Amino acid sequence: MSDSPLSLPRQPPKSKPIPSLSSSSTTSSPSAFGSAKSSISRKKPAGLDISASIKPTRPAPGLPGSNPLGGPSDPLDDLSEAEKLRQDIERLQLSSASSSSHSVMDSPPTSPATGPGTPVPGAVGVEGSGSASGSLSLSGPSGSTSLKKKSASSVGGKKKSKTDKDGLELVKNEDLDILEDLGAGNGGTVTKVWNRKRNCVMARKLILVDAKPSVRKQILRELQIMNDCASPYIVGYYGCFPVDVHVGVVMEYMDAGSLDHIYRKNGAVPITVVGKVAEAVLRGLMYLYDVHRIIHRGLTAADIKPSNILVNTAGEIKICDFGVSGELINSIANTFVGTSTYMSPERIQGAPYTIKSDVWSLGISLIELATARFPFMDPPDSSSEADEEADEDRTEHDPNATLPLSTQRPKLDKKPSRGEAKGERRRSRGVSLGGGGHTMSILDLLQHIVNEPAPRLTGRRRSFPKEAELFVEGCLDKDPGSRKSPQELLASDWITKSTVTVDELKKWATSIAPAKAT
Ligand SMILES: Nc1ncnc2c1ncn2[C@@H]1O[C@H](COP(=O)(O)OP(=O)(O)OP(=O)(O)O)[C@@H](O)[C@H]1O
Repeated sequence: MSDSPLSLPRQPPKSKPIPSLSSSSTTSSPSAFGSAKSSISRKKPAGLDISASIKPTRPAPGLPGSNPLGGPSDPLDDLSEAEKLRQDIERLQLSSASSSSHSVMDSPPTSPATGPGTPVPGAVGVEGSGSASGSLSLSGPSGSTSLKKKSASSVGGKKKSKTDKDGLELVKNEDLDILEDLGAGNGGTVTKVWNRKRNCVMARKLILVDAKPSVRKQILRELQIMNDCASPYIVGYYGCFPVDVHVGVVMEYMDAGSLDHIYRKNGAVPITVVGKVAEAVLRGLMYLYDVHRIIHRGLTAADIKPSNILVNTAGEIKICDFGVSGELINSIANTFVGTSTYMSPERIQGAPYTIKSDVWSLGISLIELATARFPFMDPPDSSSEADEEADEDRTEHDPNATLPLSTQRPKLDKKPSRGEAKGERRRSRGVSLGGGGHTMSILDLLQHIVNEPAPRLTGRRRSFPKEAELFVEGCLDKDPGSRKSPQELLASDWITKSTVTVDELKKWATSIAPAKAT
């Protein structure tokens, strides 16, 4: 989300100050920003200049020793703690490998999207990065019987430690060949990798971890949750391994990418597809809350935003980065950054996290997808209005059109790569991220969210089905008490009357998926 087309008023909106929000709170208030991500990033949060108010404590992921914002820069400071984490992870491996089953609500489908040999997510143990002590098994639900089991213990009756509980050889970092960069977030980089042992594509996220004792336990708990998750609406996790001061998280590769990349490259997402996104996210949220009771474990819950909603050409829509990544990234520095632009008004004011907070974030995300722009916009007299129209022009297809859309794929003058799309976006918005012209204050945006009316699903040059508008309105009630619950939203007409089929979703996803590099 960090690259969301955030476009803020050039002048701070005239609004009442937020009582609980002060400059100092942006650096340390866990109540308001407990789930916020690190300020340390390879990329700047969109539209925000927080460099003046954030005091980072760790270097940028992937850039050891560099710290453009100042502050301590040695990532090896906590190496002994990282070693403890490694040992804890090893213990987790042993306990995971010895247990025979997990609580599973849904068996994950075998995804044809990632090519032949693709294992079912969540069924793979993972080993450390070459270190004898660095082995970790986060083997997933035992429902993944489609894979041929090959247990080391059954091969010659020798070692057991190289297989997970399903008898599958543990994934090791050295088995992974780097194929291509998929993107970089606030706390990590994601890479498409080829697993030589399993002959399949995976996605590997490397997250720099400041493994302080206070967060070590939390990290382990989260790894366990990742291990236990199995839902068609949650990106499958194959496991983790420690890599020096990083944690490598191996997950299911979603070949059509994240929805932020999709709309930036292709224009607004058809409203019919947006409806299916809403449904998938709500079902994923309910799974996380009902089955894993994330909230009761005191974890950061889901972090709903377009960059955390992934699509594959099997027509599946899944959420990722719930809890785990948020906490792992928080462990880099307990500071605040752009993810909070999707934050609900009550959370900004310090109220505790509830599933209704995620419903708000979903509403903001749906508007962004349906209109190809982040809903907090520049004032009408700003030059970015032209940019906005240009953005809308990128969508040549009718957003209300019925699927399939393959014949309506928008033509772009230039097809940017995933990374370029982000850069282009920033430039086209005319928003300085602290470098060129004006800078935006995060406080201005937060005040806007708290004090101004909630955005609505409207397009300057398009209309949306009434049911879709009502649905989004139900998500964006500023009062969490009257904001709709996931159950209510799932029962709404927009969801129940959707006629979009999986085949149609497949066709759409195939039409917008990046060309296969391999
Ligand atoms: N499993 C995956 N399959 C395919 N692409 C992925 C996968 N996971 C992540 N990506 C891509 O990598 C990008 C970076 O992901 P990452 O989670 O590091 O950051 P982000 O979600 O973009 O930002 P933030 O750190 O603010 O959450 C995503 O935007 C997405 O496009």
